[in-house]
Amino acid sequence: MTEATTTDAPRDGRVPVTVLTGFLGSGKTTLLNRILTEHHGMRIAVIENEFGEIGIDDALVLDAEEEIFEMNNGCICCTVRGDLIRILGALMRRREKFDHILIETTGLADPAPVAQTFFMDDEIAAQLRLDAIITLVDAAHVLQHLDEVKPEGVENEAVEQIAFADRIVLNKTDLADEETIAEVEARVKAINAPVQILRARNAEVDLRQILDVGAFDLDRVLKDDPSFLTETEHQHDTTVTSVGIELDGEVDDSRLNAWLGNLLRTKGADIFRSKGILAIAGSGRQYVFQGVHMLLMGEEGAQWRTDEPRRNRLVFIGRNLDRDELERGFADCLATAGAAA
Ligand SMILES: Nc1nc2c(ncn2[C@@H]2O[C@H](COP(=O)(O)OP(=O)(O)OP(=O)(O)O)[C@@H](O)[C@H]2O)c(=O)[nH]1
Repeated sequence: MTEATTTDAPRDGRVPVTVLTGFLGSGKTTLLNRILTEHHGMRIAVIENEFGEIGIDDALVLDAEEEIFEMNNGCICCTVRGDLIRILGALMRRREKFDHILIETTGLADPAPVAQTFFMDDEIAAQLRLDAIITLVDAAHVLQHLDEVKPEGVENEAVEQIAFADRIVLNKTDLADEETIAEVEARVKAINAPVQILRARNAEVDLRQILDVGAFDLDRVLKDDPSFLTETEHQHDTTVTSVGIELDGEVDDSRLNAWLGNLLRTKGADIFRSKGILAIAGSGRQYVFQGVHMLLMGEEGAQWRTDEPRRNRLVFIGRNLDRDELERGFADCLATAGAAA
């Protein structure tokens, strides 16, 4: 357990805000759960933004007493910025209930517009202080995303997220060899030379290194990017999309394993991220699966309530997603599928 103690952060009465960013599947929710469950004495309000047609993260964030706000209807860095300002405003009316705000962005967000919010809106700037942008980096997968060639004018989110980081949590070091990890570190330094890199497994970092650290430095950002406060346009890579599936019924375990295993083996280069909460036939507990490219993990989740409909929710995020094929493939995994045939 980690006790957060006094740091160098300025004590000017404003509420510190941590922005948690990092590419799809890098470990943001894992770190968020760690922050929400460790005993650090801080009361933290969380704002969560998720990319994908169907929100899954609400069920993956552990029950905690903290206030959790979700923003699922767009990307925090563009369409829902107004929502972000409104939520922050609403939070500040309950100022006495928390000591710190944490914003988890989507894996495809550019952190710059989120950071801008704390300088461009006078009311927010008077009450809130951007403490640090923490970027999670997936040691096993980040290189392929850094190397992606994007069309002219379209930003590479993985690069932007590293460029704006005040701290890097180099996560999933168990999935990469030392040579790869050293290469990732060199690439990170080439993008953001002064950044401090914290190596981690399962986002296990000393929270004193990332919370209330007073690391965001507007002068440094303006030196690297003089138009930081005035830039309003940025272009997303619109070839990355999501397919959400919501279907009632119970899933046959072995059909599911065969289908998902084959899908990620054959399409895992294009399917950056997959996750879902499923009802497995014969089990009283939810089944949570998480995929990052070809790597797939599954575990039991919460107990289904007796009155709760057995509703499966899945989301796939990536390129060239074939909605019909995904919907049909999953429907065939239902225990009742093909029974009438
Ligand atoms: N092997 C390994 N798995 C990890 C590690 N950290 C997280 N994971 C797993 O990786 C998967 C994705 O982690 P999340 O914390 O959900 O990632 P995220 O960044 O919130 O994902 P998005 O919200 O989709 O962008 C989950 O199955 C985690 O349990 C790690 O250090 N090693």
